[in-house]
Amino acid sequence: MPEATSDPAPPGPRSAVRSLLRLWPYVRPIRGRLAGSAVAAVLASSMALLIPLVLKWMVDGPVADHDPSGVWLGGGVLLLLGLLEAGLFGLRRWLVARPLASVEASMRSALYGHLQRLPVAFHDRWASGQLLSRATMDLQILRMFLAFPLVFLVVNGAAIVLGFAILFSQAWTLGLVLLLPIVPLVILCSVFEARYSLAARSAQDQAGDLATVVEESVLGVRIIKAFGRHRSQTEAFRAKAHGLRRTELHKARLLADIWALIMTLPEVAIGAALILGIMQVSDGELSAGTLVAFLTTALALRWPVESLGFLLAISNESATAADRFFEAIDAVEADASGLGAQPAGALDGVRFEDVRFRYPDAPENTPDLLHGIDLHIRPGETMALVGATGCGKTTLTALIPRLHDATGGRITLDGADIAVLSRERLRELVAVAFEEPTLFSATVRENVAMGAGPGGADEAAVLRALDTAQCDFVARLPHGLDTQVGEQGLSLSGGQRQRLALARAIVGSPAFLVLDDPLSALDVHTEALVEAALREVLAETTALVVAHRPSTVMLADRVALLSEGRITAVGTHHELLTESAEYRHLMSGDSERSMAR
Ligand SMILES: Nc1ncnc2c1ncn2[C@@H]1O[C@H](COP(=O)(O)OP(=O)(O)OP(=O)(O)O)[C@@H](O)[C@H]1O
Repeated sequence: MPEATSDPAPPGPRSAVRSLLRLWPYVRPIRGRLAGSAVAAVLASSMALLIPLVLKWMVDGPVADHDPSGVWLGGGVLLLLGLLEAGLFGLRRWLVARPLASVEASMRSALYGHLQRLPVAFHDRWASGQLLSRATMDLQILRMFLAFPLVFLVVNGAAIVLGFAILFSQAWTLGLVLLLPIVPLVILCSVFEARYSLAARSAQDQAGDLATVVEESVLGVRIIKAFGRHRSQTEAFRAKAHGLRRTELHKARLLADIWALIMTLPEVAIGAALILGIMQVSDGELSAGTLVAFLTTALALRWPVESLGFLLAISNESATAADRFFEAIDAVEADASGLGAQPAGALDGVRFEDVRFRYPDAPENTPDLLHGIDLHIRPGETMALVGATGCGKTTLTALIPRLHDATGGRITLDGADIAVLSRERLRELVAVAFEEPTLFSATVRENVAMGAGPGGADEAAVLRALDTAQCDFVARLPHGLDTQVGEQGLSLSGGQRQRLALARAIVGSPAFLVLDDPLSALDVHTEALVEAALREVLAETTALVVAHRPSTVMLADRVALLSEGRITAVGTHHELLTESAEYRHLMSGDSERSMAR
């Protein structure tokens, strides 16, 4: 697997609010329900703030007047307020629970769809664990944020403003005492925010890296066991897990510090207000009922104030999750320019005209991997591509289906520049089979039929393709064509997987076929059988076949020799054997060994 980055946060100032505002397009469809849930929560909090006022009325009225019926009435009103508060909080949850699940699902679908459209170069750079953690963990954090902290930041903010208005209307001097800790709290919260967001970002990145290690260990379990690398792999995992643990502990410490301050300062202020209030009551400046109401309101405000630290922390984590989500979403999709263009209709085969290519991460001082490729594969012709290992054969074949985009020159299929063909059309025209075949967690039938594009292939076509690729082993599988293969299914041998991948490539009878050493894992007898059957298929298509062995070269009408980034010779196998010393060298036993992998 290529070295993949964990794509750290882009440099520059970051605003948590701006990051979260980017969620708006996804939240927009449920804005009504979200606003309704905020209103329900504000009303519920207001009920809690009304309770002290009823208490004040009870203490200064029926309790002071020894009026039991008034106390019963007050008790009834309190019960009603309590029930209303509970009912409104229930309504809030009901309003958002289901719609938020659909917001999460739509974001996940958007990310998945986007990842499918991103160029191979993107996937070369990004570790799969990072993408996995963005599509799962980060989106869960965002759903939680929309369900809870977002609404409660608004609701608790409103409750604090409303509560302080009530406190000031009761006793403004005591209200001022409670306001005193606000200034240091705001300063401390902004320091906390800056430090916590850094810690949250590195924890989420580390979780992605950890997922990558797990994924690689699971996929590469055979290699790990075969080379006895389980200890070093476990150590690598442990190091990453410890790193994540350290960051999570750092986050917990930051949270504990801010929480301690957020809880202590208001408590001290309430204590001071209580002492001052008692003095005012004893001086007759304040009624006992007002002091009870004041203190009950102040205590009712404890949760909205105390929750701020926790809400800020989740909001920060959510802003980081949004950043990570949009980093993937913002990656530029593969260029799909010229949508809808069709091949000119003239049968012209495949033409490479002064094609150049270099990988985006190639060192600056190195020449282009491919520079000035000129090659014409005639209609219906099979061209073998031969060259020393690492010279760029796979890269060159990957340019035809635009898995990579050429950095210069042009490639035409029957006269149409592939840069202006729509992706869909290109996929219809070109089929590929790679040396290292990937099968999906699906049945044999589905794996093969997917080669025929969205329309699929009928049973007869699948059977024909399996027959050509000599997949007689399929009949012996437990459920024949319906046997599950791939990661979740039955494991097949390398040669069996290669033959299924070949069947997938030819099932749609593509006009252009690109085969990257598709028979390398077969024994000589099976290879001969596949080649005999493949000749019939190749007779009807224009094909480029990467060949490492003379037997594969024999499938081709002509051979192109790739050397130092250029096509240095084209001709039949026998012509090249006579004309090209390099080709002779490559086809000789020595070179075959050097080419063998
Ligand atoms: N994704 C990538 N990013 C950067 N460099 C790459 C990438 N893939 C391949 N390369 C480099 O490009 C060069 C050509 O690789 P390529 O796989 O095309 O060679 P090849 O001729 O097919 O080799 P082989 O015969 O061994 O299959 C190699 O030096 C390789 O290291």
